[in-house]
Amino acid sequence: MNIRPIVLVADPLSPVALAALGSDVEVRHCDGTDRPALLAAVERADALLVRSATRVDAEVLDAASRLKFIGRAGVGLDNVDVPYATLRGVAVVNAPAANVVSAAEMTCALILASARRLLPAATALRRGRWERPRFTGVELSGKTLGVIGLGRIGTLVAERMAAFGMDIVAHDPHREGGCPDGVKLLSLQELLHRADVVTVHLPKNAETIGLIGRAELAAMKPTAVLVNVARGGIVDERALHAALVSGQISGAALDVFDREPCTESPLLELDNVTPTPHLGASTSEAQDRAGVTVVEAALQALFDRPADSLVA
Ligand SMILES: NC(=O)C1=CN([C@@H]2O[C@H](COP(=O)(O)OP(=O)(O)OC[C@H]3O[C@@H](n4cnc5c(N)ncnc54)[C@H](O)[C@@H]3O)[C@@H](O)[C@H]2O)C=CC1
Ligand SMILES: O=C(O)CCC(=O)C(=O)O
Repeated sequence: MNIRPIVLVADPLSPVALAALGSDVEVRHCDGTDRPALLAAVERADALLVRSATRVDAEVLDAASRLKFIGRAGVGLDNVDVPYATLRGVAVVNAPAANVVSAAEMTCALILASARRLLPAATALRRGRWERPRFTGVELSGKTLGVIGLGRIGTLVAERMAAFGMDIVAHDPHREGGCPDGVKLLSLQELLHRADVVTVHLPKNAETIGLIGRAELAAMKPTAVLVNVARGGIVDERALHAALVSGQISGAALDVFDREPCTESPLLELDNVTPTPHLGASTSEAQDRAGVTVVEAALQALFDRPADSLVA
């Protein structure tokens, strides 16, 4: 009998990615946020494919005695215990370039939506209120965008918002090589003092958790808006709520939350917050690219064959 390796898909992947898995493997699905279901299903898996919702920690890795490969169909690896996986001899592969354009476009959409107060204006209109003076916005042209984390996504956001006439400043002490034309690198404090819009594009790790807290929010302009399309927890949510309620800053746009799914939070009740349910990478193009990237890598790891010969 020909036993095919088992690929466990624990978060929704694009149909194109699922088709690319082909017939050399047995594909199984489970809901990675259902812990008992995940622990049971991973026991027989040779490869595990996830997005950001499934937490792959030591408990999952200990339950996965056959596992050789974890594919993270996206950028952030904060939901995977990479050091422990490495210790267990499990390869971890992400798709670092697959969704960055989508995440950058989402960030720009949130910046524009915040500047023109699109969400509260649309909500009021749906409730039958035509309130033009209440929703006077601000122009972005001539204002300053502060990018915290000038990596792939931060750079794409900087390029796009420069086309709207924004001056770009950035903070990134780990950046190697030069800075894109027209972008000025500043200390975090200087950036916070200067920026009209602050946008966060950092990985979530021990250094960045809580990086934007009470003191940092207090350093921002009262007219400034904070955008986070990176990870919840990098911005202290309690401190942000207090800053928004007291008028210390003017608004926030949040695609990510400390605990996800986040359907109850005092932040969701504020008129000056534009919240989205972690949609930065949720485009068909990004999902196809991210899914196919990890499927190709999984097939290569399982069969030790060049990926090109395996994926249609
Ligand atoms: N909302 C969403 O759907 C998505 C969210 N993301 C998140 O965005 C994050 C950033 O993605 P990329 O730009 O592709 O990563 P990247 O690795 O290209 O860039 C991150 C940048 O942050 C800088 N950095 C690290 N620590 C820093 C610190 N303490 N202060 C200032 N800068 C620091 C690094 O030097 C690097 O230039 C990902 O780690 C992921 O968590 C990514 C894709 C989609
Ligand atoms: O849709 C997803 O998987 C989340 C994308 C994301 O946050 C990431 O790639 O880091």
